[in-house]
Amino acid sequence: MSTMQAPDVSHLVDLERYPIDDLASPKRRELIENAKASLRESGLASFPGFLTEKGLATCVAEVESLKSKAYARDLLRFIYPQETLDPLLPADHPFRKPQPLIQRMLSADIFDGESELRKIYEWGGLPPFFAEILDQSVHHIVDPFLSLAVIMMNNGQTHDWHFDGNDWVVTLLLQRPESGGEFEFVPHTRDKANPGLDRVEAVLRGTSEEVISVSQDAGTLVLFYGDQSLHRVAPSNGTRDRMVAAFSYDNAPGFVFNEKVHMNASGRTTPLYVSPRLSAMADAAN
Ligand SMILES: O=C(O)CCC(=O)C(=O)O
Ligand SMILES: [Fe+2]
Repeated sequence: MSTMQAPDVSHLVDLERYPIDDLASPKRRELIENAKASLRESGLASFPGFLTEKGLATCVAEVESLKSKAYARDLLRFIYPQETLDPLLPADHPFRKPQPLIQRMLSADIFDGESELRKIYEWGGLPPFFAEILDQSVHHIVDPFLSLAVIMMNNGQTHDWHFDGNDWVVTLLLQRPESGGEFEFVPHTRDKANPGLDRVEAVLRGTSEEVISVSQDAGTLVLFYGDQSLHRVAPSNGTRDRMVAAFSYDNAPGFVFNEKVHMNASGRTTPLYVSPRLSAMADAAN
């Protein structure tokens, strides 16, 4: 069945630099070992030049053509649920200050069967590559809204300090804004044994020396542990959008978020487009 054939991404991804679908390639092995070391050290692994110049231009043009369909979010969110905090914590403590999340998002259902970004997400090369780097099983999620998404920010929009709900996530930067929009990250902020509250407080007070600003050119793929490392996207300035694609995975096949999450992220619960390839994966998992 043609819909089940693995998409071809050779016109988009720099497969010479990243031969990650060639399981026997020594270069692939080296990429995996380097990424493992980088994740151990900083909780983040980056793959610059993942897209070819032409691939990047193709993806940016695609996002530009879909931009008007984005769902805008302008929220204030707390890093920690307020009811979990010590009631004696003063009202002006940084943990009591909500963090803005202001962005526009194109959810997966906006990318139809012809979409180039969808080809990259649905390509079979990435999950086994991440699985080896992370030492766990990795599957595409089959969520019609959040398997892949493109997030856009300009004119001061920001996704301020937060931890993610997912253990790890993959981003692919497509375009930088005129200025700002840096991805800032605090390696290994917390783990199961230590919630790292002092480190988070220092970041919020602007006194931390642990914040790294990830230098990222357009076309760079980044894999990071977003649940254990506090991070943010600094305000993106100017009219040109910062554009980043986010790819989600799970350690079991068939994962779908609930309707509340869909509504929150996309403003709807009925998808505009459902991928036959991801649907077939969902059927196979059930
Ligand atoms: O845009 C990025 O580079 C990271 C986005 C992020 O942290 C998120 O969407 O949770
Ligand atoms: Fe995040």
